[in-house]
Amino acid sequence: MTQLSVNLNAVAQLRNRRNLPWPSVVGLARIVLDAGAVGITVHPRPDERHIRRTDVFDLVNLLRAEYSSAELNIEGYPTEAFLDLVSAANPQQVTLVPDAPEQATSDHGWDFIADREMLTRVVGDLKSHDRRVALFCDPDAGVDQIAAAKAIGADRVELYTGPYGSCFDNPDAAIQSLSDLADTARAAHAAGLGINAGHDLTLGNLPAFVASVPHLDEVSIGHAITADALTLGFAEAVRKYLGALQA
Ligand SMILES: CC(=O)[C@@H](O)[C@H](O)COP(=O)(O)O
Ligand SMILES: NCC(=O)COP(=O)(O)O
Repeated sequence: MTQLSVNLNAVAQLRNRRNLPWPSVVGLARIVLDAGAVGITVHPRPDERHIRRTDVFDLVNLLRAEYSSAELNIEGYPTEAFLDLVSAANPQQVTLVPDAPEQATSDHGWDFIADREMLTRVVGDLKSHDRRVALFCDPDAGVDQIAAAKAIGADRVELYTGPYGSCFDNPDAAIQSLSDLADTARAAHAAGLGINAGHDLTLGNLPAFVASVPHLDEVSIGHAITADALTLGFAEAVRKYLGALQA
C-alpha cells in the first residue's frame, strides 16, 4: 500500500502567527503517527516562515524517543545550510527540490540533465551517509529526464502533483494530467527508481490519483490535511469552548 507522510509546514505556519508554542508541531506529529502515517515531512524554507530549524530537531528527538520506526523526510534546495541541517538531523529520507529561496511554494521539478553535475555530487554525498534520496520531478518528465535522474544516483523521484491538483475540476485536463503522471511513474519504475508524489493532493483528488498512477511508494500531504483537520475539528472545539463558558 502507498504510504502517507504528513507535511507539517502548515501547522508551523499557523503556530508562527504568534509568539506562542501552539499548535504544537511535535504534538501534531504525535497525533499523525498515532493515526498511522509512516512519517513526517517538513520543507524548511530559508526564511523559516513555517518550519524552524528548532522544529526539525524537536521532531528528530520525538521520533528517536517514541517512534523509532517512523520516518522523517526533509525537503529543500541543496544549499550549504540545508545540507548542514540534514547532516545534523540525520533523516531517513531527503527530497531535493529546485526552489529558489524566495519562492512562495514548490512549482516545478528538476531539469535532471541541466543540473546533473551538481545533483550527482550532492546525491552521492547524501547516499554515502545512508540516506534515501528523492528528487522532485515534473509530472510529464520524459524518459530522457528519468534516465538522467537514475544516472544521478537517486533512489526515488517525487512526482510534482500541483498541476493535477489545480486541473482536477476539469475532467479532460485531469485525465490528461493523470496519464502524464502514470507514464512518468512507469518510466521511473522501469528505470529502477521508487516513486513518491506530492503537492496539492486532497481527499477529493487522491482516489483517482492512486487508482491511475502505478508503483507509488509514498505520498506527502500537508496543506489539505491541515485544512480538513480544521473543518473536521472546528465544531467540536466550539462545543468545548461553549462548555467552558458554562463551567
Ligand atoms: C516539495 C513540495 O511539493 C511542496 O509541497 C512543499 O513541501 C510545500 O512547501 P510549502 O509548505 O512551503 O508550500
Ligand atoms: N512534498 C509535498 C508535500 O510535502 C506536501 O504538499 P502539500 O500537500 O502541502 O501541497
